[in-house]
Amino acid sequence: MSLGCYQTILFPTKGKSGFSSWNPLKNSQLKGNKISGVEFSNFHVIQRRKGIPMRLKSLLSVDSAVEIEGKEGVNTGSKYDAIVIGSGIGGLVAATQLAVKGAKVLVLEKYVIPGGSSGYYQRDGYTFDVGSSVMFGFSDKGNLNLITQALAAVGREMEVIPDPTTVHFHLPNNLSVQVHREYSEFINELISKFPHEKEGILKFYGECWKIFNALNSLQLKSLEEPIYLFGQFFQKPLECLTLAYYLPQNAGDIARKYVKDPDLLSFIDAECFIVSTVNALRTPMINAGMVLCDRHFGGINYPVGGVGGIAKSLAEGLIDQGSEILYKANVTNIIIDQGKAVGVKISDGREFFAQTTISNATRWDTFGKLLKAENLPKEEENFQKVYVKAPSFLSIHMGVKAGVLPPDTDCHHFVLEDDWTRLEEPYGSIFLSIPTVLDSSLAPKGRHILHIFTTSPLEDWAGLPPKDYEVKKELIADEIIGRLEKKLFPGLKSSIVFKEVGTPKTHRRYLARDMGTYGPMPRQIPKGLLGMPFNTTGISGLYCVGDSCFPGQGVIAVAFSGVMCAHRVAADIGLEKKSPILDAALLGLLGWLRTLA
Ligand SMILES: NC(=O)c1ccc[n+]([C@@H]2O[C@H](COP(=O)([O-])OP(=O)(O)OC[C@H]3O[C@@H](n4cnc5c(N)ncnc54)[C@H](O)[C@@H]3O)[C@@H](O)[C@H]2O)c1
Ligand SMILES: CC(C)=CCC/C(C)=C/C=C/C(C)=C/C=C/C(C)=C/C=C/C=C(C)/C=C/C=C(C)/C=C/C=C(\C)CCC=C(C)C
Repeated sequence: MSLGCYQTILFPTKGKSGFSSWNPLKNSQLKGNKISGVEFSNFHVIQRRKGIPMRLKSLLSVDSAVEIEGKEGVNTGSKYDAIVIGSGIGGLVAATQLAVKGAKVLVLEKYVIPGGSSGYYQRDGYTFDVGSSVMFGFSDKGNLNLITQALAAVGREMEVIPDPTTVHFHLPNNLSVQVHREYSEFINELISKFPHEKEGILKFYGECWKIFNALNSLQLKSLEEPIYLFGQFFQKPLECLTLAYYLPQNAGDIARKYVKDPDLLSFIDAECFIVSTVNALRTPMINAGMVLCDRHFGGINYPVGGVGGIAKSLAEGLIDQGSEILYKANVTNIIIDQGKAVGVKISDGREFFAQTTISNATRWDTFGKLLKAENLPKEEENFQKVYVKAPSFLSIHMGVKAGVLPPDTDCHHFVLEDDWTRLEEPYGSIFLSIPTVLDSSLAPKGRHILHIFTTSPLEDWAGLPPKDYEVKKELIADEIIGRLEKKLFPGLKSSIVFKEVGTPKTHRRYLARDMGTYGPMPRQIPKGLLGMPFNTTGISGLYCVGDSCFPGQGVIAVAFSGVMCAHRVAADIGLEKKSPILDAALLGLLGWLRTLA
């Protein structure tokens, strides 16, 4: 890029009135490495295209001043309304929602493509999903189809393939349950396995529907924005009170009100474990209600071409809206000035500035790495008391000869063979997705993709010499594949034509998640969703989005967090209505409620 078409402007890093009122300096003010007597190190060095207003074109910082121009006394303000750190689905939804509201957004992504855990990679003719292939929120009805809505907001639509079975459970005591798309088929199958618990089953899943119907009736926006929240209470009082009632409750307690059979309670644990990595007693009832019903209401739908297409489409839509995304941009610091987040610094030294900064990195990474430890607000201390990092996972992506799968094999499987107590143990439960059952274009002809994963802590992989690390990878992968061969697909091992194993170290590296964590999980029994922080943080101008925000893990959950975040940020930068008095009251109340968790 030629520097000739850019002008360089220096902004003081410290100023009385905050960044938005800082002035560019004139060339004549530059003397050696000093500007009007102030060392360079005290200035942000920013480049912009000549002749283009600051708010409309990309700002690039450079290492040294080449030319200094700019109208003295002009209030140029920050270039961007928001910088988003990371392009996971949480970050992209926040970015696109803000962009369609008229904000100028810059997304900075460490990796070479967007998506994070919902990204993809291609090898030998296979397109692999990095993370989950179980897609909620992709239907064409209701208010909870948040992925469909996020894409539509930026003029995108993806063709999807309805999945007839959300998941096929293979559990101890030879309990096999298929979660059919049709609710009545699923419930009848479950009742046929536990006829003595018919009433309990209907009551537990009935409560889930109460929550789902309440959620599905609301227009989902930021619960931290009082004008919207009170408006919803006014329009849908019963639904809001229902949600408020369930907010501090967990699925396991409600299941125990109706169900006594220990195997059925363990089945409900497995249902919850899939979406929260913890058992039902530690899974918020609102989240359980959401996923245990949406799979029947909107259904699980797989995007043609793979999950990675969602992030790609959102990123394209973002650019269509006049916003920007920069890859290989590893944010190393959030820049704080006078207690306010004003921008970020990336690993090559460039700095970018905006009115607001939104971090899609986990809260542990945001407050442990991107900010100095001394900046840890009280609110984050509370979060870290209530939530810990869930373990990471071991993933195996395989290409297999198609003949090894029996006809009518389901797309998603959950395997826990003999012992319920191993549900939450590392390597205890196995998740398996075979997306080529739905979309054969993801693999070469005559082949299927098997995407296998199981929880695994980083500690198991740390400090191993490279050779031992490779040997361990092969050993553990072989054991997991052996279990699937025994339980589901005889001859599996000899049908493998491609195999790649990822460990917690792989996930830490490529997803930039502390310890490669799968997401937050409650340290003890939580009070439902009460302790989960929303998007604002204790630092003015800094917001978080993604799975360490309300409502937690899950692609649709982080999409909701993106919608909420964009609404709150838009209100704070004047793109949506806001009432400072009500804001102070509600944010104070929510902060206090979280301390009760
Ligand atoms: N991990 C999995 O395999 C998996 C599987 C299924 C579903 N999911 C779901 O996806 C959800 C995660 O979505 P999300 O949006 O919260 O986050 P994410 O982890 O998917 O995405 C975060 C993005 O931010 C980027 N990033 C992080 N730190 C950065 C930095 N300092 N500079 C620049 N970029 C940086 C990462 O590269 C990544 O692209 C999880 O809750 C999980 O439920 C994950
Ligand atoms: C404030 C006050 C006081 C009150 C208020 C009240 C109210 C109004 C409230 C409201 C609320 C709301 C709106 C809420 C919401 C929520 C939501 C939306 C939620 C969601 C959730 C979701 C989720 C959780 C999801 C998840 C998912 C997942 C995780 C998935 C996963 C998957 C996988 C892992 C795969 C599997 C695989 C195999 C099996 C193979």
